[in-house]
Amino acid sequence: ISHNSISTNSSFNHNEARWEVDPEELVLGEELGSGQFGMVLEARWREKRVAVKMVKEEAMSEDEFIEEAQVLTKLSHCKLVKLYGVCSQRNPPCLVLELMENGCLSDYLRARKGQLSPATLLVMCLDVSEAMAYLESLKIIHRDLAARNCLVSKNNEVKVSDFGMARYVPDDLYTCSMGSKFSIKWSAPEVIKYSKFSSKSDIWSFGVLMWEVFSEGRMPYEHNTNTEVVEALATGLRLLRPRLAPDALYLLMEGCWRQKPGDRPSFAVLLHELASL
Ligand SMILES: CN(C)c1ccc2c(c1)CCN(c1cccc(-c3cc(Nc4ccc(C(=O)N5CCOCC5)cn4)c(=O)n(C)c3)c1CO)C2=O
Repeated sequence: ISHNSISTNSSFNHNEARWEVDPEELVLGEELGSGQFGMVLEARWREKRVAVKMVKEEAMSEDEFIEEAQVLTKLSHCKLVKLYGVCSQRNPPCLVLELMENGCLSDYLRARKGQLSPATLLVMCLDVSEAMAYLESLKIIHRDLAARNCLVSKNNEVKVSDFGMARYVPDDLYTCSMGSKFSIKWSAPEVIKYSKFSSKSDIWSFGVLMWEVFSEGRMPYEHNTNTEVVEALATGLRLLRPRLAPDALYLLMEGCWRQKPGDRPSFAVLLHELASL
C-alpha cells in the first residue's frame, strides 16, 4: 500500500464527509474582495453562483477550520449566509458560501444614501434580528456584529455572515484592531473591559447596527477616537437618534445600550418589538 493512500494527517477520509466540496466541481471567477482570512472569489458550483472564501493557514488551524465548518454547515436560516461546504483538500482550504450579489450592508447603505425609505431600513433591521434570534436560540455568539459583516442578496435581503469567526482571528490582530479602530465602537462595555462576550453583547452591537442602518451607513461616533467613546459611554452618553429613525425605534436602540447586560432585551423579544413597529 503506497504511503499516501493512508491519510496520516487527518482522522477521517474527507471525501466521504458530506460537507466536503470536490475541488473539481468549482469553477473560480472574479475576486469579490478580501477579509481577515483571505481572498473571496465568485465561483460556479453545481449550476449555482457561489462565493469561495480562501482561509489563509495563519488565520486558523486546519483542525479548527474543519471542526467549525462542520458546525456551520448544519446551521440553516433564511437570513444567515449559507455555508454549502468546505474544500479542505485544496491549498489553502476554502469555504463555499451562498453568493450575496449586493455585497456588504455598509457599502450598500452608503451607495443608496437618500434612496431608502424608513420602512425599507426597518425591514433590514428585522432581517438581521431574525438571524440573530436564531443564533441566540442555538447559543451561538457572533462577536463582531456590524453592518460591514452583513451581506445583501440580489433581491435586497440582508443576511448575517461570518458569525463566530471572530474567535479565529489571531488575538494580536483583533486586540490591536480592538485597540486601533475596528470593533470598539460596536462593543459592549463588558467586552471592552473584560472580553465578556454573550448574546447580550451581540444585542449591544445590534443596537449600533440599527443606528448604522438608519444613518445610511455613517460611521458611529465618527468624530471621536476609541478612547473618547469608552469614556463617553462610561458617563452614560450614547449615540443620538438618527434623523430617519422614529422615536419608538430609537427607544429600542437605547434598550440595547443599557450598561448592565441583564437589562438589555433578548433578540427574541427585540424581534417581536421590531415586528410590531
Ligand atoms: C472575523 N470576522 C467578523 C470576519 C471574517 C471574515 C470576513 C468578515 C468578517 C466580513 C468581510 N469578509 C468578506 C471579505 C470579502 C468578501 C466577502 C463576501 C462578499 C460577497 N459578495 C459580494 C458581491 C459583490 C461585491 C462587490 O464588489 N460589489 C461592488 C458592486 O456593487 C455590488 C457589490 C462584493 N461582495 C459574498 O457573497 N460573500 C459570501 C462574501 C466577505 C464576507 O464574508 C470576510 O471574509
